[in-house]
Amino acid sequence: MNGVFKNLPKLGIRPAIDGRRNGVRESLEDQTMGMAKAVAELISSTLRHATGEPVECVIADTTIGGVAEAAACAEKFARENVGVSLTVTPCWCYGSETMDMDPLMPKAVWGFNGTERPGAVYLAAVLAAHNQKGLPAFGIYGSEVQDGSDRTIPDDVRDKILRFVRAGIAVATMRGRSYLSMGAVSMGIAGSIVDADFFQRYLGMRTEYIDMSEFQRRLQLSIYDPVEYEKALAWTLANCKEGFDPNGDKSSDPARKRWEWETSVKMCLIARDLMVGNPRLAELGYIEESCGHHAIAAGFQGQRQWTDFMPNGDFMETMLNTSFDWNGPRQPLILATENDCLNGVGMLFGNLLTARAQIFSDVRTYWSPDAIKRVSGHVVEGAAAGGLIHLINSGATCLDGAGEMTIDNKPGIKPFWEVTEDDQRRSLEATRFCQADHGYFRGGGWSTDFMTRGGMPVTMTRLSLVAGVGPVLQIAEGETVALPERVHDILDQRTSPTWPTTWFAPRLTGEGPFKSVYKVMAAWGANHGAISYGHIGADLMALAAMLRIPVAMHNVEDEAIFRPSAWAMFGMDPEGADFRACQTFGPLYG
Ligand SMILES: C[C@H](O)[C@@H](O)[C@@H](O)C(=O)CO
Ligand SMILES: [Mn+2]
Repeated sequence: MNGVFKNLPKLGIRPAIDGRRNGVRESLEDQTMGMAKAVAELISSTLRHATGEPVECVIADTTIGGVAEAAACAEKFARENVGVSLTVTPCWCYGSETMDMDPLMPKAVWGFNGTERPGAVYLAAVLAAHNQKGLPAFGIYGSEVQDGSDRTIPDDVRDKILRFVRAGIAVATMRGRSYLSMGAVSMGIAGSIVDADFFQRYLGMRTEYIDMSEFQRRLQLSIYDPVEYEKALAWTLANCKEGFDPNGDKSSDPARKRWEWETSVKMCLIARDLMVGNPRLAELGYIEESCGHHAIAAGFQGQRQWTDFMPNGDFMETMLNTSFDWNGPRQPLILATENDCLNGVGMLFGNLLTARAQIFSDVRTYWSPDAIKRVSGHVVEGAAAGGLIHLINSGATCLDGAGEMTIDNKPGIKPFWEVTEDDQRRSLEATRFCQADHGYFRGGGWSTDFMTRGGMPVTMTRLSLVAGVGPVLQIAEGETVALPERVHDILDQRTSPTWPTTWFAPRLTGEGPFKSVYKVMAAWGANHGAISYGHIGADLMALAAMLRIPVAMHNVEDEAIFRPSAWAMFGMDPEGADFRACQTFGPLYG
């Protein structure tokens, strides 16, 4: 695998048991350990980290019947880098004596729904103990009674386990890594005010800051791998086709454009090396630079100081966010344009939950059906019947966002290890690299231009910081829409036609901001959104609850929502209860 971060967290499985020897405990050992093994098999065969490695499981050495065995299990988990804990049991056990007490570990308990032994009674008792002690845990309990001899994991239990583990692994993967701020605040965009306190207390992450002059230093002193640079440049010139130049008679001459390509490619190598290091730099005598900043996400300010005289960051941002490059398929890195770290966090959540490349966009225009008809004569229908949101941005959208990869005969974005040569070729062919608009970017550069294929299920998310509340998350599931080329061109020409477009139709529910597409756009918390392949709203909500980030707006169906049991104790209006629970428990890392 070409994953870029190591020392990945594991799932720890805790088989809890009734501690009474001389009959009861012995009769339950096999069934209890069997549940743990079944979960381990499910996870390792189903879930992968964003790096592509399967999620590994660690099972306690013995079943846990009391506090000594709980402590032995905790020691084993610490040794084995367990970051998420799942307790399983078919029977009654002693709640506060067997429970996992680690406050940082996302937790769940699966109580077997059989009636020979009271697994569900333990589940209720131990969840009560978690709630009483302020250690939120997710409760998992199948809806149908299983026979005591049944060793299968029912579908509803399976879905909950997978949702919990995906979100828990995302929490544990972020912890201890960093966000690298390359530059400072871009054009007064609040999301690019990189707030160390938020990253530290809510995500357990460090924030690293460098000046954009570090790019200049590395460019001027050639601090990058010259061999890879030649390979990357040749690949780029052969595969990245130039598109429309919006600068008319003010367009740059071919020599300048060639220099902008060269600089853009060098910037890709430099940004990647800054984020995750590169052993080749040590061989070249740059040992400090070879280490990188341990960054799981980063942002590039770009506008204005840099872009007022240098090529913009668009090509760099696009390529790092894409799941392939001149070296073939590889783990996408998360790089936010305009250093909008809050949108970067949305992308990071999406990437960790799906192991897929992410789309970064400006949330630019709401086009009502009437407005589309007025300017183009076209009548929208189907998913677009309520109108569309034009997602478009100069940088940071992955090439995967063209939707040229196919999943189940529909446009999709694949995990990088499934990306084929044909997928790469199609994505590149659907994309044109347009000379930057010099009105915005005096230093030029190369923007990515495509229109996302229609019918792709996507989820748009946004994290916002709100004074007096803290971070809140917004989630809108929906799908992409392909407008006829003529209609797209008419609408696109009014904006920045050299940038990539995703036409987004959020799924309307008739409730609150999801009464209309206009309301979704009007309620959006900032100028940007992070767009992930698939309908991942419920996973995002589970993740947000683990981090104690309330969800201010979503269109996820009730049945899919899965939060720690304590959330039910904060009242019957789910949104209000979420805010109260998050406030009461406070950020995961204090
Ligand atoms: C070129 C412009 O400055 C754009 O980059 C700007 O409208 C934004 O993207 C704001 O998010
Ligand atoms: Mn923007």
